[in-house]
Amino acid sequence: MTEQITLRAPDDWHIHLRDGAALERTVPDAARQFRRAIVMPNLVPPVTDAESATAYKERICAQIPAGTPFEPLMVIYLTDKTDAAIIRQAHAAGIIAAKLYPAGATTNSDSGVTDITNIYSALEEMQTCGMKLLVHGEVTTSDIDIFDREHVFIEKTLSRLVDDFPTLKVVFEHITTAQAAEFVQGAREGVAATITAHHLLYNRNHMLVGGIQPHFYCLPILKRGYHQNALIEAATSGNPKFFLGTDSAPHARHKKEHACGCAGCYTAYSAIELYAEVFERAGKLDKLEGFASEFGPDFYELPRNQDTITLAKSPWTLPEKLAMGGENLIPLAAGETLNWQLV
Ligand SMILES: NC(=O)N[C@@H](CC(=O)O)C(=O)O
Ligand SMILES: [Zn+2]
Ligand SMILES: [Zn+2]
Repeated sequence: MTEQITLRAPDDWHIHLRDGAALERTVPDAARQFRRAIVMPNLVPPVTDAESATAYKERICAQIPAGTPFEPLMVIYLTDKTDAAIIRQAHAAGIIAAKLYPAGATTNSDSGVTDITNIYSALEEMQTCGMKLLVHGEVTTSDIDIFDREHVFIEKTLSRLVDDFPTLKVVFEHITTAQAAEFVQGAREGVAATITAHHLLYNRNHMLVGGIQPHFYCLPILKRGYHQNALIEAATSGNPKFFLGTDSAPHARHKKEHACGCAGCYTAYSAIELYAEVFERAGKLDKLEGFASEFGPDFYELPRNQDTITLAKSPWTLPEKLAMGGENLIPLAAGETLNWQLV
């Protein structure tokens, strides 16, 4: 008989669904395996308040396949102009978090925050009402090497932020370094991190040896194998401060395979199977359920899902390409064989 594992149904605590025709691709892919997903607000223009987040949620919900349980959890994008009133309205409208993009750090972050002290009144209000802060943790100054931007952000910004707002719940999103894993392990209660499948499966050699591989290009950028190993250790440790966030971020093929290619890996098509691969290789399949399905809702103070999913050890090959709004989209690990498949 085929080997199988059954888990409490998982959620994705960091995903990019985009907008318009892309939603026909991204929403069903996410809903295939996840019951809830935290939807990133870096649209053009960004989702900066309750009204735009509520309208965006409706556009997402219109693409949920009939009969599939899926709930998008909405987030607003912090700008230099976000004040306490915007936070209060967002909280009242059921927005569970706000996202800090340092201006210029990543895709569609031009409207992001130029100086963290500009949002101190917003952070104060978030701490009071219990809204979570999600952080793209990289410095952006040109003197800092791209491979060092995350760990310098911890020293320059994040450690002070978690001290200045001692009860604010903070998620250090898509961590990529040993320093970030160590920081979160040692941080106060209420500080957690998401980890992507691609940062667990790959390191910078996969992206740069034997020809440049644009489909591995994402931000924060893939680091050395040493950092990859530290992330695997953290994700499979059973420490509830680390949980699943795919950072699945679709960009059409022609925008990835370009002289100035976009950052982002599309993993939503097969995310849970990619994570299963990592946990199996580490000999820690028993730790997948906590990471994928329990620690996230516990952190967000939401109920754990009550239903289950089953993965079978039945090798299958990922498609070479997918369609997204009339364009081609290359899923991460396109054409590769995965051991585990969602039943
Ligand atoms: N991770 C990425 O490389 N890209 C994300 C933005 C982000 O999460 O930083 C995107 O929106 O494309
Ligand atoms: Zn990011
Ligand atoms: Zn992201």
